[in-house]
Amino acid sequence: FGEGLKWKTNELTYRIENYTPDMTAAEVDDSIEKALQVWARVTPLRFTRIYSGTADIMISFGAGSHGDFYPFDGPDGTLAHAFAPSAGIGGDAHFDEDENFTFRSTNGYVLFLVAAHEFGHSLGLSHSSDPGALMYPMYNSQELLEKLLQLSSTGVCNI
Ligand SMILES: COc1ccc(S(=O)(=O)[C@H](CC(=O)O)C(F)F)cc1
Ligand SMILES: [Ca+2]
Ligand SMILES: [Zn+2]
Ligand SMILES: [Zn+2]
Repeated sequence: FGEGLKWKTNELTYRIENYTPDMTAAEVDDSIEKALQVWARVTPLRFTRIYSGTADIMISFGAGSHGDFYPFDGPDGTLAHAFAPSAGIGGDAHFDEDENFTFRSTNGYVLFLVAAHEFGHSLGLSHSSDPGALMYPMYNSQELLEKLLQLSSTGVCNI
C-alpha cells in the first residue's frame, strides 16, 4: 500500500463514513478515537473528526469488492486494509464487514486493535517483525489488547 510516504501536516482529519451492525455507533466511535489516540501519543499528530466532506482518513466498513482494487475476502483472512498517506484514497482505512468486530470481548476481532494497526498504515508505517508489536501483521488479540489498554492509560508502550 505504498508505505514510506509521510503526511505533510500534523493536523489530520478523519471521518467515519458508515457503521458496522456488529457494534453500537458509540462503541465504533470510541474504538476509532482510542485507536487514533494511541498514535497521537507517540507522534506529534492531532486528529480532528469531521462529519461531512473528505477527511484525510476516511473510515468505512465494506465487504467483498467495495470500491477499490483490493476486494475483501469474506470472514477471517484480511480483516481490514489502509492506504499510506497521499491525496484521495491515501490514509483511508477500510474494514471487512464480513468480520465480527467487537468492542472489548474476545469473540470476534477487537475493532480498537484492528483500527490501531490500520491507522499505523495510514500514517505510513509498514509491518514490524516483532510479534509483540502493534504493526506485526498477525492479529493476536490478548497481548495486544493489554498492551494498548496499558498505553491508553499510562501513555507508555513499545509499539
Ligand atoms: C492487529 O491489527 C491487525 C492485524 C492484522 C490485520 S490483517 O490480517 O487484515 C492484515 C492486513 C494489514 O496488514 O493491514 C493482513 F495482512 F491481511 C489487520 C489488523
Ligand atoms: Ca476478511
Ligand atoms: Zn478497501
Ligand atoms: Zn498491516
